[in-house]
Amino acid sequence: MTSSDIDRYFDALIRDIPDFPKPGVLFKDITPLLADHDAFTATVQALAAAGRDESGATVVDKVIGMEARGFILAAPVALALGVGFVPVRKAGKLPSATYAVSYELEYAQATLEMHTDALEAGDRVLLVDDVLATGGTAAATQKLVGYAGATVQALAVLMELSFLHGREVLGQTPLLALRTL
Ligand SMILES: O=P(O)(O)OC[C@H]1O[C@H](OP(=O)(O)OP(=O)(O)O)[C@H](O)[C@@H]1O
Ligand SMILES: Nc1ncnc2[nH]cnc12
Repeated sequence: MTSSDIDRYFDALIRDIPDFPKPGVLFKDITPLLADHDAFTATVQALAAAGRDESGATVVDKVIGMEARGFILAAPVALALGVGFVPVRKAGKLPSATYAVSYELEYAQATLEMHTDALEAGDRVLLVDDVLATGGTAAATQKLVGYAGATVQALAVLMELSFLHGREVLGQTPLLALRTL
């Protein structure tokens, strides 16, 4: 699989929806890509590279997905890397004790939570999501990982909306963006 294959899939299968969920937002809809087995497989494999070293060995202990679209991508990435999956969820959804962080995103305000026993101190974690926009979601998740004494090894996303400067709130965390807009 080459980056031009990914480019072709993205060109054909990610669609722009104007004014969703609010006027002025150009929403990047990945549902056609998810519905295409070959494109979905190639995308998961490309994201999983962020959790491997040059020899192909897995260098993370867990993969985190951020609700909801992050779940769809992060769970198969975790399986591809041979490690477990941890959900970071919107407020009030996780049943056991949680850490919580509130944050702003391109079109809303929200709180994210993670179970306090989901990670072990010292764990190396790969974050996976579909879009990096303002970086609010990723930064809040980084804080949750820090509360658990674990470290974020990298963030892997399908798309970086660079005009929203999300990269700047990530600090030193390496970013793999399969496409930068
Ligand atoms: O960089 P940011 O400005 O934080 O934006 C990116 C986040 O926004 C979207 O999630 P959303 O909260 O819309 O939730 P959903 O996945 O449940 O649709 C997207 O899936 C990312 O998680
Ligand atoms: N423009 C956008 N399209 C899809 N998901 C998003 N998350 C934040 N901004 C987004």
